[in-house]
Amino acid sequence: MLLNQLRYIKFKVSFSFTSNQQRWYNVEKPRLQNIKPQDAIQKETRTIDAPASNEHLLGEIFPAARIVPMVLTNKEPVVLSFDEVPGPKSLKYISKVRSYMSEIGTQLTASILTFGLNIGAYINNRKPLRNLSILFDEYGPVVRFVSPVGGDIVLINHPDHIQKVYMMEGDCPVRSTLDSLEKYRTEHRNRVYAGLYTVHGQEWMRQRTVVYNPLHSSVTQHIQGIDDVCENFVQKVYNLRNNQDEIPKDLYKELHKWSFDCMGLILFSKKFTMLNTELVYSQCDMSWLYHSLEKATQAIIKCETGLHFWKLFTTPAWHSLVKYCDSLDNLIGKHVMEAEQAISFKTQDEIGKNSLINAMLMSDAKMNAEDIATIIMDMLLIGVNTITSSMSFMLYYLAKYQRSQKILYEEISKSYRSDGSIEIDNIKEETPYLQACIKETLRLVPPIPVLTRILSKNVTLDRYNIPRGTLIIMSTQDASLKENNYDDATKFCPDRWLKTDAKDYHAFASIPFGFGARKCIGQNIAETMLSMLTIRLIQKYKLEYHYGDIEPTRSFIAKPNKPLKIRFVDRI
Ligand code: HEM
Repeated sequence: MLLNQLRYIKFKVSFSFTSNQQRWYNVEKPRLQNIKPQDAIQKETRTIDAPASNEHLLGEIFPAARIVPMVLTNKEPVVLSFDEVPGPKSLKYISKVRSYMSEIGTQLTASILTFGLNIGAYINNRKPLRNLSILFDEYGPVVRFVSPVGGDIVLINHPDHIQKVYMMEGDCPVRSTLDSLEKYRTEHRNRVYAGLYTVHGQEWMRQRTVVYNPLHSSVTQHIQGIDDVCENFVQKVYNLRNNQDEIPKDLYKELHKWSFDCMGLILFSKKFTMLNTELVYSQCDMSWLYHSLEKATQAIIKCETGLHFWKLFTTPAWHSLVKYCDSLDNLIGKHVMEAEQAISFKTQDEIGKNSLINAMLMSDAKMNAEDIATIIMDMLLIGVNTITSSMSFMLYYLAKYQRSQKILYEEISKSYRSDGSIEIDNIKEETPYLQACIKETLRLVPPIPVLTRILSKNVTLDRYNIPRGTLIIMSTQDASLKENNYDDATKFCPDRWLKTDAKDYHAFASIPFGFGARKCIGQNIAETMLSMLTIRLIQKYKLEYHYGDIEPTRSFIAKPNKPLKIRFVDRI
């Protein structure tokens, strides 16, 4: 889909940029704004309206003409042309750009550009640069990549600019998708419409409308089941601990199984019990589903972050992606078709209305089994991996920051008994510190570190006119780790969210779930699951960590870069 969009972008060759001395970027601390995302809409209507009309005056100037900086009036800002946006000169820096690909990862979908740049890096054999922030340090908050073969990409990290892009995104925003998954669906499966994450336009709106309410009722419906899975995880930790109270097995993998079991209840209304299954290669559907999910995730990461040769011929990673996505598709499709058959034999009253799949099958939108299976597959792929990532980092930070863990333990002990059930209705009000810990974890390590949009209109960012059709990559992780936006930005400090001046943080400095019409559909699910497992673990164990610092990997969903050797010490 994105590629189709990009094909409309006019072919453009540009090898040069203005010198860095002409940079206009604004490095001052962003204006602290007393706004919440919802207030931002109103505020933005006031503040962005004026520049928007200037943009209109500038007209449809794509491709932008090379113009001299234009002074509109004495007071109005100078608007510079797109050609003035600083960035690496394409040929000179071609290998540097390649090295950013693993960080920008899957979001960069201009395939020709990607391929060209990959070749450049391969030939030059340059070492990858550390991260995107180097680019911003070098060029400022608006950085443009010019491909020798066309297709423009602009990187931003300033909360004001991120806010501006979100505010003008319209009713059906378009993000860049996962090329490999999109190719798999359109070419291999002959699907016209991809899943919720990758589809666009009216079809996206239809899918989102159908899935939204049933998804949220499904969480409420299965809350007791989710609590049971959390208890099961706590017990498994108890059984697996060694003499040092650590899990000799891979803790990340155990968390992954926990997340899979919870999502099994929410998406399929089924008890998957993967936590109790050691042999994942056994012939039952559930363990194949789990195994395929793991393998498909690995294959997608490989295809998206490595050289994109799979676009030309069958590489081992592409082979694996097709094999395991086929397996996921078939197994999920089987569940959906069983539900469809069951419905046809039942009366309206007998049909379980609380199952997500049933609700989608019976919706007025008349979704077919194939569409539903694709939506479920997207939610499984994104949901299980993002939640596992966040839970891993949350445990790591709590184990490392003992003071925060102590405050959290006191809060939990006041509200919940270890032998009682967890009422989720008021969970957010009763556990403000826990919610602050979740927020802080997601600020430090947003599982999806960059977000993307394809501009539907021209926009002015930091005095540069950016034309519609440009792929904007918003490095939200970079924004949330900037000292300009948060004091002691790299420290885990949940208290910051509870201080009276917390409302002064820029509403777009940390947006782990995105914003607007295409905001994450699973935020409530994620916060509920993270809260419930943390409550159960902290009630029973004191967490400790005695090894080197753990960082997130730079793949399309961040993971810990080292084994999670957390100690689970019994509370007396
Ligand atoms: C900590 C956990 C999670 C994080 C941090 C997260 C983050 C995100 C982000 C950043 C986006 C893109 C938003 C944008 O482009 O503005 C997104 C989209 C999405 N997420 Fe999540 N997510 C999480 C959990 C989940 C779960 C549990 C599910 C499944 C129920 C899920 C399903 C989706 C879907 C389907 C989309 C695409 C929505 C659309 O395009 O309309 N996510 N998520």
